[in-house]
Amino acid sequence: MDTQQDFRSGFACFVGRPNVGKSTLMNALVGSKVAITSNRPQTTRRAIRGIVHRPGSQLVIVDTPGLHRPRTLLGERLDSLVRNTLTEVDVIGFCVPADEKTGDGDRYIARELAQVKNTPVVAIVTKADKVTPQALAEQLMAVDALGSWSDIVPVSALGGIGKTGDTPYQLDVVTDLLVKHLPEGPPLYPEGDLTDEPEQILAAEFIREAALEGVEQEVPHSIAVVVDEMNLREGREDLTDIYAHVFVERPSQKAILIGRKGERLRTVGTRARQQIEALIGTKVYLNLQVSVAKDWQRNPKQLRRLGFYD
Ligand SMILES: Nc1nc2c(ncn2[C@@H]2O[C@H](COP(=O)(O)OP(=O)(O)OP(=O)(O)O)[C@@H](O)[C@H]2O)c(=O)[nH]1
Repeated sequence: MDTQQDFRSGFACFVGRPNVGKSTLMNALVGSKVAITSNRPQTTRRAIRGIVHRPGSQLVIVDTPGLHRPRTLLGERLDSLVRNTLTEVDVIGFCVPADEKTGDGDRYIARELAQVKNTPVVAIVTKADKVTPQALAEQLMAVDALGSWSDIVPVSALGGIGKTGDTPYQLDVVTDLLVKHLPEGPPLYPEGDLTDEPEQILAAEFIREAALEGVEQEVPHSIAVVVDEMNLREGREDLTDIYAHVFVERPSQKAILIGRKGERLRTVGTRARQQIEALIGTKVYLNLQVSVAKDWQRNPKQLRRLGFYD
């Protein structure tokens, strides 16, 4: 058994282009759904922590949005969030997918990481299930050439090398390589905690994820969700009332979200409600309002209202 003395604890974050599998990997490492995954880029907007409990260590993972070049005010704020995170953690996981050639986006991030002097970086080649062993070996070399990493490791949240399935590949190895860089110290959170993200924020993320399902390219960046109220109904232990606003930027987007006779919004509500029920363990009554907040991405006041602070 490990004694308290050689217990390690600390923080890690994952960076990488949008859609490379950061959230999926974090969920797999933590073993429970705490971050949002989607096949659309840039769904993760907040730093969500997952906590990996091991006999001799505790790894707190801060999930960061995809690092990308700023375009709007929102983009700039995301990027400063990412940069602050990078200097505050004990180790960074740089994710590059096995099934896409390394390119400008990866090189841009590698250059950014080279400037973060005091934080070690483990390069993680994700989605190993999607390629052959030969292609994986080539990708490992390409990633090696991108910068100087303390380790390079292939992983898959969804299968073995070249084989998509249920059994993840090398999750423990990734945890070990990250834990190695944590300082010695007692656990930071009680055992059993998976995330310290308030349920209200997770509920908003679930609603946003459901609203994104099947919408056109331009809409994703224009959707924001705020949960106004989330309380157990009076006199009930088994029912939570949730009132939430979905903000879009244009009336046309509002129409798409609501759908014919409100059909689409009902589907969104049902899907989100099921996810939230699974998270909090009570039945949920979900009231969703769709509102237009014009150009909220470029408006500092709106951004603050939606939870994006300087
Ligand atoms: N086959 C396979 N697909 C994966 C794996 N990991 C993630 N994916 C898929 O890749 C897509 C993107 O995954 P996410 O985890 O949302 O990616 P992300 O990097 O967090 O994306 P952003 O939040 O946009 O930054 C989803 O459709 C996942 O199902 C993997 O190990 N194998």
